[in-house]
Amino acid sequence: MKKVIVAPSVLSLDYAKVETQLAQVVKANTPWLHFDVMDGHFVDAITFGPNVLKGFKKATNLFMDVHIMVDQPVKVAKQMIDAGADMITFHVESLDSENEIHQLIASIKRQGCKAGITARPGTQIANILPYLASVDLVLVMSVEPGKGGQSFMPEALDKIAYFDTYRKEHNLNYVIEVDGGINKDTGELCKKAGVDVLVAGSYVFEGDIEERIQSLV
Ligand SMILES: O=C(CO)[C@H](O)[C@H](O)COP(=O)(O)O
Repeated sequence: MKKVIVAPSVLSLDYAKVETQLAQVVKANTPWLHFDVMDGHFVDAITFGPNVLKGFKKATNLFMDVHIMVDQPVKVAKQMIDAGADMITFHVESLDSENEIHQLIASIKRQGCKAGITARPGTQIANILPYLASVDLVLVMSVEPGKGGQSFMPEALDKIAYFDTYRKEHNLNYVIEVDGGINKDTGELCKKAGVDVLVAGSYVFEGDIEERIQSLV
């Protein structure tokens, strides 16, 4: 079976044990860490902002994979890049026009960061296609964005397979990431469908962190 990158989502980390839990993530040798930035508008929940990312950046040299679920992606992307983000993934629904989306992708890259695009599960794939030639990553949401611990939506598998076929047919090299309800079983299904990066929150942090990460690779 194909090897994938596991990006543990710090949304599910126990902040009373942040040092020990982060040490276990590092020990598992996973190269990425995933941040879900929620603003209380685009989604109901409010999570964290640049200062928290800065703290993690000081503590580890993992690749900081930042998914922004916010109404003001241009402003927040800059704040998170200044704080050390290596990848910013934003929602097609968070801007009004194709032109604005293209501009934000270009601006993220100009700031020395990689750019990813995503959409809510109910948004048509057609709305993402115009950006696939410009982005470094496409994120398939396998739950409704906004909180951890939800069940995997199986329709995400067809989307992963679609983006995998599309990149081969168009000679593109974006990475395919999936986020939401990932555990050993759903992770295997996503690998078979062609995914490259598995984001996992509750599965990783509600067990033996090192073992759980290893079980997904
Ligand atoms: O983006 C998210 C929610 O918007 C989370 O990263 C995602 O849900 C991961 O959590 P879990 O693995 O517990 O489903």
